[in-house]
Amino acid sequence: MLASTDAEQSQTRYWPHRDSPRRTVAMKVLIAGGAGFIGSTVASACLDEAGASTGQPITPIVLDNLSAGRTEFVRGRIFYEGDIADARLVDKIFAEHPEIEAVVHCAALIVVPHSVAQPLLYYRENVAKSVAFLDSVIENGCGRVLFSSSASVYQAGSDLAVDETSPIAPTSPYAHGKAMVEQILQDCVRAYPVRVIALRYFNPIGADPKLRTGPQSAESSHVLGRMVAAARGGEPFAVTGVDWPTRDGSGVRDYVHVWDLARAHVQALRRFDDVVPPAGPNRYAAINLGTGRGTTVRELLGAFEAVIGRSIGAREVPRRFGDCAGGFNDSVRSGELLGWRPTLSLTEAIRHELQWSAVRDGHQLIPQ
Ligand SMILES: O=c1ccn([C@@H]2O[C@H](COP(=O)(O)OP(=O)(O)O[C@H]3O[C@H](CO)[C@H](O)[C@H](O)[C@H]3O)[C@@H](O)[C@H]2O)c(=O)[nH]1
Repeated sequence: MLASTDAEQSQTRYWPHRDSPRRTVAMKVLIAGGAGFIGSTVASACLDEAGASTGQPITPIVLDNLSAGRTEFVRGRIFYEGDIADARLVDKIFAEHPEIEAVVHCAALIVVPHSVAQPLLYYRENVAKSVAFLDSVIENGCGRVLFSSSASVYQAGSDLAVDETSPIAPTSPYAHGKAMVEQILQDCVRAYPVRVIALRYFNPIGADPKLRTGPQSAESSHVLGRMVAAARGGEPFAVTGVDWPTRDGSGVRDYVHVWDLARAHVQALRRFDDVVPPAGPNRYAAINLGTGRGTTVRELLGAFEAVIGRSIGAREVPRRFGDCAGGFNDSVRSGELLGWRPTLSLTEAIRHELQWSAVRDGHQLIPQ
């Protein structure tokens, strides 16, 4: 437990040996939630992308309680099963891997309507446990944190475009929790020897193009997962809300391919000390990760049907609780600070998600 909030004292006591500004050996990164959809893809990108660009992969150390993650997603990787709030386990990981230079924190529950039904569960899992985890991370002298935040923290304007200066006004316990952890992190960088990049994801879809990982379950509540399920003869697809102030009444989202998203994490790890320099005044940076293109549910359905070559139809039902009209990224910060831009299209994301679901569940919806 951090005993003091006094910045000077904690700097002396905790100034981390893992915070050396430039490294000469391969980097190890602790990925909390690394057996989940995004975390496992980030781990793959650390191994492939970082190695391809520099010849030096980033070694992921995965921590996951497998509440949503899958053991298949950590096969062949350094893996610790357990909770982020388990301080003894986190201590053990750092003791066994003193080379860990950064933490990627993507352990969270992620279903917006579920968070409306179970707010205490979401605040406990996503906020309270993040506090415990950060305490352990800082106590162990790790001074770099990449946090998986969400574009759902924003209130979009009438044009639905958002950048990092847009008002923070969450509409669900899930999104409130993300905004709360960001606030906690901003307070932490002022008090402790830690620097943070919060990556505000728009809507990740698709799967690892090598089909190692993807959405864990066919029961996913996410819109593309519901389309895949409907195309297989499951529950018919429903557009949840057709009276939003958008061009066709359905919700707008900025769908970003999960592999592009994972590559952005590699860039953030590589450029961490340039984005938030150890000696600089800015120890916290928030960066949107989206394509800059808004897609309505009806447009996504059209793109999905074009890929599978047939119509799946759609019912129209009322808005989900906690939902919002949505938004799309209108910021160039990810390009400027991370040198990142998305490269994979909506069609490729749909295709990869379909191919992955065939691997996962043995259903073939498009020719391989
Ligand atoms: O069966 C469905 C499911 C969803 N939608 C609509 O599709 C859009 C996207 O919904 P998702 O559930 O796929 O995604 P959300 O934007 O609600 O939430 C997702 O994106 C957030 C970021 O904005 C967080 O990352 C969160 O974890 C993740 O669930 C919304 O307009 C929603 O109303 C439908 O029309 N039918």
